[in-house]
Amino acid sequence: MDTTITDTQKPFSLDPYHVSEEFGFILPAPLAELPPYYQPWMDIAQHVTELIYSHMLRSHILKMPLLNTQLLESHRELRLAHLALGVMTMGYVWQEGEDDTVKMLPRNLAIPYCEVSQRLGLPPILTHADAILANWRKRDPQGNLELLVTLPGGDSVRGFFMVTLLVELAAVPAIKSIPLVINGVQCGDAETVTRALEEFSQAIQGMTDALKLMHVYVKPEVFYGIMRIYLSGWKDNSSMPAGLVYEGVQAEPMEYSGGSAAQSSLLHCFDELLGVKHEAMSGAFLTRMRNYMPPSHKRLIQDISLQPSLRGFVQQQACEPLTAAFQLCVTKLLALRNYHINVVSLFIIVPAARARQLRNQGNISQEETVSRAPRALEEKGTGGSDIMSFLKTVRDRTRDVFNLK
Ligand code: HEM
Repeated sequence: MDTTITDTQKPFSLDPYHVSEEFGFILPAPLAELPPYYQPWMDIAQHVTELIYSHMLRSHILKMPLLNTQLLESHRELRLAHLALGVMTMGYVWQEGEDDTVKMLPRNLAIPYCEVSQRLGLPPILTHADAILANWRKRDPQGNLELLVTLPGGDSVRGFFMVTLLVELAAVPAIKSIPLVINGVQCGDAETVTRALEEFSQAIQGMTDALKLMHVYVKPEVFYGIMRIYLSGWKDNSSMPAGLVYEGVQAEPMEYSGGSAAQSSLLHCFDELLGVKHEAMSGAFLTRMRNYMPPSHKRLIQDISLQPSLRGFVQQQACEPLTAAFQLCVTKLLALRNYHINVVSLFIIVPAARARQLRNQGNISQEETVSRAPRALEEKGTGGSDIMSFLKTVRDRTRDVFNLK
């Protein structure tokens, strides 16, 4: 067996993909302020929640000046601008709930938002890359974290964004072990691959442990009844069947899916590495979600998929510790997906059933928070998927990897 990387095969490295050694896909040290010229945006973005509650957000946005985006220079400035314009857009569309949405985003928001989106290669809607990866700062020298901008839902919205950030952070050792695995396979070095896969599986366990904090910091009825609508998009959403016109950009409406951790690059990378092959419909949804990621992260997923098969290598080596380490990775990924299904059940399926029950009883009072939830999203995820069948199919295809024969 050849144990060296040949001259033509450069070692695989994370360097070209804007992935940080310390933070993985999380944007390191996001900016909290834009240059002073953009203060009219930040003044609104930092008060979106209060302005939604007072029903004043739309009128503030309509009075906002149309700003030139050319003064935004660095990647970090663009990311903060995309986040700020994103929360304004979600608030503008959903301020009055699902029964009084808008058909058009006004030009003074739509034009700069589309320009910034184009420069970043992101869609003009709030994404996981905005709300989670670029929405944090250290509050104190002890390293406690806080959000830069928020949406309605109080402590639960903070908890939801922060716990998701902690899941991304827990995954960093797994991301770092990807080049070790790929290069080890290239060199036929079973021992290195085994060690890297052991690291990898431990990190997935860390992600599941972090996900468990969702129950501590997020109230299901607040998530379901208040927050979720502000993460929803205008594709596959019956309350905005025609999509949204971005005034001054194009006359035809555009359709975009809402924010979802299905847009996190983590599990996409893991699936490609471990050889999880998705079924056609769920695979198409997940592939579409890659268009909601920073382009360099999307490229990393694609490049992992082009590497020689790890699963094939494990089969071919028939080496007990390697096979065990590989199987453990699949076990841990399966456990993470199973746990996530429980979370979804608690945060969406159970409150949706309660909301339906109240409606059937003719009890449409706003006293129970779940009653305020939009009906259009009862069966759907914020990304627009048919939740449970989608998640279970994805889980079952993960299980298929066990079959090494
Ligand atoms: C209250 C917490 C959460 C809820 C209610 C939730 C809900 C959902 C829903 C409904 C979907 C289906 C796709 C869509 O239409 O959006 C989904 C997909 C997904 N979610 Fe979550 N999610 C939560 C937290 C998280 C966290 C913290 C992560 C980890 C970063 C995560 C990772 C994923 C992934 C990777 C998918 C795509 C399916 C897969 O690859 O297994 N979710 N989630």
